[in-house]
Formats: sequence, C-alpha cells, structure tokens
Amino acid sequence: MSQNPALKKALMLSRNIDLADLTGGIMSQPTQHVLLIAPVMDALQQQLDTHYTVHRLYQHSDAVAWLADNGAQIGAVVTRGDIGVTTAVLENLPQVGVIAIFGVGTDAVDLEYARRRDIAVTITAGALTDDVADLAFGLLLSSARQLCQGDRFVREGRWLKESSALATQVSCKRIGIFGMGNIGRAIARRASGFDMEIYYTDRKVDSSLPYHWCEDVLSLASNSDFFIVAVSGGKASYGIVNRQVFEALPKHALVINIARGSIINEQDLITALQNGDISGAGLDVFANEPNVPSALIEMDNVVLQPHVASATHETRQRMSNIVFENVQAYFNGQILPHRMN
Ligand SMILES: NC(=O)c1ccc[n+]([C@@H]2O[C@H](COP(=O)([O-])OP(=O)(O)OC[C@H]3O[C@@H](n4cnc5c(N)ncnc54)[C@H](O)[C@@H]3O)[C@@H](O)[C@H]2O)c1
Ligand SMILES: O=C(O)[C@H](O)COP(=O)(O)O
Repeated sequence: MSQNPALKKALMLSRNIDLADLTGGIMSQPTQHVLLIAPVMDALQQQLDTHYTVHRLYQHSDAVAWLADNGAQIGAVVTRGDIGVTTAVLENLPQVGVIAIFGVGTDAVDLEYARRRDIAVTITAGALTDDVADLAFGLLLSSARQLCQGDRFVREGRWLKESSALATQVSCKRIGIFGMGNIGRAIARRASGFDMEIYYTDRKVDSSLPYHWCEDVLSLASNSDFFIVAVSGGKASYGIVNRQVFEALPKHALVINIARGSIINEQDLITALQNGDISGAGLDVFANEPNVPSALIEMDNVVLQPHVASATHETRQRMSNIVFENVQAYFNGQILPHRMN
C-alpha cells in the first residue's frame, strides 16, 4: 500500500477498491470492463474500445441473461443523460464504481441508490452550457420572428403573390427563466444582450444575480412574455409546467423547453396551444422521444427540434473527452475530475 497521502486519497476515491485492502493487504484493482448502455459518439466508442473491453448492452437481445452471466466483471458504465441506467441493471453490476454520463441530466439515474452503493456519477457540466443556451435563444427567435414560416413562405413562392405576416419583437421584452442553473444563467446573459427584463425562479433566490426573483413558477409565468424551461428533470419537476402555468402566462407568451420533456405536461401544452392560452412554443425535448405528438407536428406556431441542443461538433467532442477522462481516472485509481455526487 502506498504511503503517499495524495495517492492514498485518490485510491480511496476510486470506489471499487476494498477499503480493507488499503491497510496493507493485497489491493483489488477495478475491472477494466466498460458497459455501454446506449450508443455514444463514434470517436468516444473507438477511444473506449482501444483502452478497455467494452460491452454494448443494447446489442444483446437478452440483456437480463447477459447481465446475469457477465455483470460481475463491469467496472464502469457509460451512458447518455437522456437514457441513464436503470437500478435493475446496476443491481447486476456488483463491481461497478462509476457511471460516466455523456450529458448533464441525471434524472435517468437513481442518485440515492448510487449514493448507497458509493457509485460515482460523472457529468459533462460546463461543456455544453453555451450550446444549449444558444439553441434556447434560437428557438425563441425562430418562434417570435417566425423564421420557419418565413422560410416556407419564400420556398413555396408565396412571396411573389402575397405579403407575409407580422411577427413578435424580442428585444426589450420580459423573459422568465425556470431553473437558474448553468444553462439558465447562460440564457440570462444572452437575454441581457437583447435588453430584456429578466425574471427567474429556482429552488432558492441567488441575491448576487441582478434579475427579478419570483417566488414560484406561477408568479414567473405571469411575468413572462417568453417562458424558458431550463430546470433539471426528475421527480421534483415532473409535469410541473401544467395547465395552471399556461393559464398564468399572458396569451401572447411563447414557451421554450430545452431541458426535459417530462417537465411539461405535454397534453396541457397542446390544449393551451389549441385554446390560444399561449401563442406558440419552441421545443427541443419531448415526453416520449423520439415520438412527437401529431398535434404538435400539425401546428404552424410550434418549432420542433430533435433533442439537439448540445449537438455541435465542438461540444460533442468536449463531452466525449470528459467522459473518457473520467473512465480513465477511475481505472487508474485517480480522483474523478467531473464527479457530481
Ligand atoms: N436539450 C438538451 O440536449 C439538453 C442539454 C443539456 C442539458 N439539458 C437539460 O437541462 C437541465 C439543466 O441543465 P444545467 O446544466 O443548467 O443544470 P444545473 O444543475 O446547473 O441547473 C438546474 C437548475 O434547476 C434547479 N432546479 C432543479 N429542480 C428544481 C425544482 N423542482 N424547482 C426549482 N428549481 C429546480 C436547480 O436548483 C438548478 O439551479 C439538465 O438537467 C438537463 O436535463 C438538456
Ligand atoms: O444527448 C443529450 O441528451 C444531450 O445532448 C445531453 O444530455 P443531457 O440532456 O442529459 O445533458
């Protein structure tokens, strides 16, 4: 056993090491097997394949049988934020010490279970913030200035025959941000550049922020010309943007969601759009991806994206690097650089 305190600490943070072994016995090494729950970027898969034995759970038709036979050798799980990993899978991985998420959402992982098992969870915080905030603003501008309608108007040759409709101004309006975390703050910074009046709500006020605090989501809604959902998903926010919120919004309001489909009650959103309780929506995420309700697809005042807020070459490469760094640190017995639990 090393007497170097830094190395000893790093080894203790590597959760697959039997602490009893740190007292001087034979030290057990984490197994060098990675379980991939869903496909990730090709470059990351190649990097993992080069260094470790990678098992692709999604390629096994009988995943339950495969896990029963092979789960004991897995040291690290790699997955996506929207897919996560089920507790039933983790129960078959007695040696697993890290879940490395390609993304920042942890709503598809039972963090309480991971804590009880002392399984580290790592995320790609910081790597995607700007891209997601950019897409939120892209959706806001597309919805308000009717960019998709204008594009269709030109392509369909209608400009030759008629005038296009007037749109809605963005600058100097009120933006309500639900969830003032990394992405919410990046959206607020962009909104400042548009001279917007910024309102927000979160679990608690941050008095260092120069924005208007709202006690709850309903009071935020009543102060929003543009209502942006940037809160984390999971049980606490499930369906929280519902009929009451749509009724509290002004009728001219636009709703943008770049966080998780589960946060909005999708049927209530469709009803609010059909009834004219709000004037439109810009959505990157949905309740049951990749299935999008036909009612939304048919509406001209809704802009739809296929969950691509972080999908740029630059950001996905940074996310890949972070996932690999964490897997590597884990198998090398080092402190995990992006651990969140
Ligand atoms: N569309 C995409 O591709 C994409 C990409 C990245 C992130 N996301 C989603 O965006 C979410 C936000 O990302 P982030 O990096 O800003 O995360 P973050 O952890 O920095 O911020 C989340 C904020 O939500 C707040 N919050 C959580 N639950 C709440 C509740 N019930 N009520 C009020 N506030 C609550 C937290 O206090 C925190 O400030 C992620 O959890 C993820 O699901 C989506
Ligand atoms: O692919 C995704 O789901 C996002 O780009 C990143 O994941 P997250 O939404 O969980 O951060």
